Amino acid sequence: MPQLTFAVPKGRILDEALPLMARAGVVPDAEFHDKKSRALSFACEGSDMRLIRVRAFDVATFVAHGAAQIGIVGSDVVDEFAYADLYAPVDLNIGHCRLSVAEPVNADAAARASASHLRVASKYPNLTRRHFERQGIQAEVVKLNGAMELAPVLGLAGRIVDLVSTGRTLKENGLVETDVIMQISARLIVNRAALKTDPRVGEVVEAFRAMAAAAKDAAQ
Ligand SMILES: Nc1ncnc2c1ncn2[C@@H]1O[C@H](COP(=O)(O)OP(=O)(O)OP(=O)(O)O)[C@@H](O)[C@H]1O
Ligand SMILES: O=P(O)(O)OC[C@H]1O[C@H](OP(=O)(O)OP(=O)(O)O)[C@H](O)[C@@H]1O
Repeated sequence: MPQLTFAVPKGRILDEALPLMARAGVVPDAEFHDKKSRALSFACEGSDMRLIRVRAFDVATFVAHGAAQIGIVGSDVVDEFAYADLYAPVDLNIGHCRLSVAEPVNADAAARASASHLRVASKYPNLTRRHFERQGIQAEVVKLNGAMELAPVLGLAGRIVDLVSTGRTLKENGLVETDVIMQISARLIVNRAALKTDPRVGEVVEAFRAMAAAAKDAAQ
C-alpha cells in the first residue's frame, strides 16, 4: 500500500490541531517544528504516514483530488469549495469563528435596503454569491486573498464578507458586522474514494472521532 498523506494548514489552526492530532496518534517528527527547515513534507512518529503543510485552501484541494487522503481545515474552506469527493466526518471543535458581512460604520442604510446589485470583496466568492442570492441580490465579488477590511475604505467594494472572531479587525478598520452567514470550526476531512478503498483512512477517522467524543465528554 502507498504511504498515506495527511495535509495540515500552515496558519492559525495548526497550533490548536497538533495536540488533537497527537491524541489521535498522529505526531510529526522533530523537523516539523524546526523553523529553519524549508521541508514541506514530514515523517510521522511510529507510523509510515507523511504529513504535508500547505495553505488552508490547498488542504481541501489536495484531499479532494486524492493527492492527500486526510486533512484538517476550517468548515469555511469545505463549504466554499463544496468538492463532491471531499467528506468532513469529524468536527474538531477548534478554530471557531464566523463568516460575516460587514460594511463601513457610516454606510447609508437606506441605500443598502434598496440595492439590487452590489460589489463585495471576499476570499469566499461562492459563499458570498450564495448568501446574497438567497436575499435576491446579485453580488459582484471582488476576490481578495487577505486584508479584505481595506476594500470599503479604498472604494474597491461597498461591503466585505470575511471571517470574524473577536471583531477587533472590523472595529479597528471602521467596519461593522451586519449579517452572520455561518458559524465555522475546523474539520477532519478525507477523500471519499480513499475512505472506501483504504482501511487505514477509516482507522484514522475512528481515532479522531473517539478523540473528539472524549474531549466533548471531558468538557461537559
Ligand atoms: N480570526 C480567526 N479566529 C479563529 N479562526 C480563524 C480566524 N481566522 C481564520 N480562522 C480559521 O483558520 C483558518 C485558516 O486561517 P488563517 O488566517 O490561518 O489562514 P490564511 O492566512 O487565510 O491562510 P493562507 O495564508 O493560506 O491564505 C480559516 O480557514 C478559518 O477556518
Ligand atoms: O475578529 P478578529 O478576531 O479580529 O479576527 C478576524 C481576522 O482574522 C482573520 O485574518 P488573519 O488574522 O488570519 O489574517 P489574514 O487572513 O488577513 O491573513 C480574518 O480574515 C480577519 O481579518
